[in-house]
Amino acid sequence: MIETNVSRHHETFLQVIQSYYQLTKPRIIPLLLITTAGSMWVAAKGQVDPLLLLVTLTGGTLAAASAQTINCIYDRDIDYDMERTRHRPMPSGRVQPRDALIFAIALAVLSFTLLTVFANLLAACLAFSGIVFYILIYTHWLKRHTTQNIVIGGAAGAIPALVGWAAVTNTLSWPAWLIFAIVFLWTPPHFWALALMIRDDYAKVGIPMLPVIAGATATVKQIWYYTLITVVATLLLFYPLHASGIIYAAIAAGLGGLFIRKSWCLLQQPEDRTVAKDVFLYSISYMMLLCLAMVIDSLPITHHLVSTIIAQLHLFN
Ligand code: HEM
Ligand SMILES: CC(C)=CCC/C(C)=C/CC/C(C)=C/COP(=O)(O)OP(=O)(O)O
Repeated sequence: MIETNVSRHHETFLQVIQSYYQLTKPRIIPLLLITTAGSMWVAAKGQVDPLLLLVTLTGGTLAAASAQTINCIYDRDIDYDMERTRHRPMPSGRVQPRDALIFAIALAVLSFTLLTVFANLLAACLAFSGIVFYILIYTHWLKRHTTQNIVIGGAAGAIPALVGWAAVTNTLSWPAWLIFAIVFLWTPPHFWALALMIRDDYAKVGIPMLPVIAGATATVKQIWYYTLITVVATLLLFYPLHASGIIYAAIAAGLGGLFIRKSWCLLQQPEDRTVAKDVFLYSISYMMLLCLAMVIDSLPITHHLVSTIIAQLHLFN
């Protein structure tokens, strides 16, 4: 039985809505959708059908919300013991597991139906596999058992990029897998920087996050390697894949340079939680701006501008 020191009861209907909303961990979903959108724009070469975009982002939101809700049910014991998570609706007793499960199943069914009917079966199956992977592989199997939990489990967070590509093309080609790989490789620096800041919480509940088991020095080394590989991976979209152009490549190089610099600072000061916080916060802006660069680069007007500039340069030569 989970004991709690916060109110177990909803006083208004709005509070009920708020609790179910919180179960979906809504602050993470926008970035997942941004990776989906970036992938869609590259796949559609800048011309995305607005209705397909709306349907895919809605289906992706419902799938991610379903996955997060089931994660909240499963992790309610450890969530109660950690300061950061103890006020969530499950550990505080405001939502019962059975009700949350019904909510999560409804979200998953809605997501699958919407994507199948208005996008395609491949996109629907990928989103559904994201839910299954996040729950079975990450939450159930890896999270409580290995320091590599978020490396392998990070694949769930990279699936929205595949959903976006599949929704547009009904297939998965090399650029789709590369965008998947970019999010996959970015996840360890993103998460381990945060885990360095809150490692005491994870230690308290026995979750084997890398900083808890291997220490700060080993963790920052891993963050450094993953940052380098992530930045290299982002450039492969320009060359040799030619899925994005020079504007994307320039922005990716600039953003990547800053990511590497911040990660280097952390490598020098493994115990400094302010530097870790800086890497964590930057990792979010980095992914957001990288996907924005994919979108801007793919737009026909950008192609037009780049061609005009190249033509002008030829005239001067
Ligand atoms: C296994 C993979 C991942 C793990 C374990 C992880 C873990 C976390 C945790 C614990 C937080 C703090 C949330 C809180 O304080 O409630 C966080 C924040 C965040 N994560 Fe991740 N994350 C992962 C992958 C991703 C992915 C793939 C994305 C999106 C592409 C993402 C986007 C975000 C964002 C935007 C925040 C900040 C939310 C805020 O404003 O508080 N994460 N992540
Ligand atoms: C297509 C599809 C449905 C994909 C699923 C993507 C998904 C839900 C990614 C979430 C990644 C994430 C924020 C993990 C944190 O889990 P945690 O349990 O370690 O975080 P916590 O400590 O805050 O509870």
